[in-house]
Amino acid sequence: MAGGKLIDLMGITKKFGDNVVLDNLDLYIKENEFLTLLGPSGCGKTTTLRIIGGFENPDSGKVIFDGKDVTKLPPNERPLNTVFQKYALFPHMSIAENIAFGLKIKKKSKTYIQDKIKYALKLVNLEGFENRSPDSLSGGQQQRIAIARAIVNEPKVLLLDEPLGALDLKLRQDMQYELIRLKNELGITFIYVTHDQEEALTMSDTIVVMNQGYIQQVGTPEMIYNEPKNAFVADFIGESNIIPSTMLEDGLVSILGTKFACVDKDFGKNQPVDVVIRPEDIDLIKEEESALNGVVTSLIFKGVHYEMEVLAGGHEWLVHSTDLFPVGSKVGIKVDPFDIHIMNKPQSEDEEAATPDEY
Ligand SMILES: Nc1ncnc2c1ncn2[C@@H]1O[C@H](COP(=O)(O)OP(=O)(O)OP(=O)(O)O)[C@@H](O)[C@H]1O
Repeated sequence: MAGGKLIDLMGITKKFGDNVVLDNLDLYIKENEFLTLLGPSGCGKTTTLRIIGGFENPDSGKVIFDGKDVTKLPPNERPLNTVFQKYALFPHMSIAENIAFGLKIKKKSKTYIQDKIKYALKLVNLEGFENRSPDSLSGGQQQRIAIARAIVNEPKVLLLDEPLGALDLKLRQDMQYELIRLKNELGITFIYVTHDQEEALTMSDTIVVMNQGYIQQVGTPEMIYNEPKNAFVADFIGESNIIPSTMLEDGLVSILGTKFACVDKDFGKNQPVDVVIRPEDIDLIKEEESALNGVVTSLIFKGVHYEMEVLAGGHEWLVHSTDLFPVGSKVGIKVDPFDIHIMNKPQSEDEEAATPDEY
């Protein structure tokens, strides 16, 4: 489990020319945490990681590491190592030489280096690969070597920038479990960048959802999935129905002109809101049992469930159900009050951005 605060990003702003990539970003990362920066392309994930690693200087703000201001320190003076998407192994060196590279620069003894190589290869399940050349290894194996090369330096933090991005789906999934195991065995902090929400949900203790240089939400995978803070997060993490609606009073919302019971409070009377409902939280029932009726307009078999579109109240609802309703079926829509998530409509980015203290 994650421990105390290890890294504190305080008011980080970063511009490239006129492009404000990060705007007054606050975030802390705990010891032994698997924290993932998640968001669409260009939202500032890699820039955040590079600022933590010391590869990029912020225009303003501070990076605090273990209580010490490291904002001005170069990467090699920070207690961390980075693994990039491209493995960047030295092609002319053996695997052992690749792993030993950083340790030789630090002038470690031969026995120390040999022990470390053995230990690291065992950790990444590639024992006996010492004398192989990088080009004789698969993409997944090369990425494991890149990780082995990073961990022999005993970093407190491993920064991983889309390390599985170049691998095919099956290998990526296997490597996700490998990374979780590795992190638990090493007992260090992993900061991971991805735009793949499934990868983030699978591996992370904490997910930081970013958009356009702002943090949208920080929380556990369960919190991010089940209680998205706004429509952007709901839409980015899994599939959702996002429907402009009106809050009538506490516990009652009008969705497409039909009244639904809900549990959310603290919204104004007749306040316009966005309602978010996950496709798996919609029950299709008999027309006469529901006040909101519609017709199934499409149907796809997905293995574990059927994916349907239902036109009801002028809205195309996405529904996942284990029961089959053929196209043309007339159905009623039913949603448990606990599964109706009500969100303020987005206003300015500043108001939307969450600080870590809120989770
Ligand atoms: N060195 C640079 N010079 C100019 N602009 C840059 C530089 N690095 C990043 N940017 C810009 O900053 C923005 C954020 O880039 P960043 O790489 O942090 O995004 P990202 O969320 O990691 O995206 P991706 O998933 O595509 O890598 C982008 O608009 C990018 O073009």
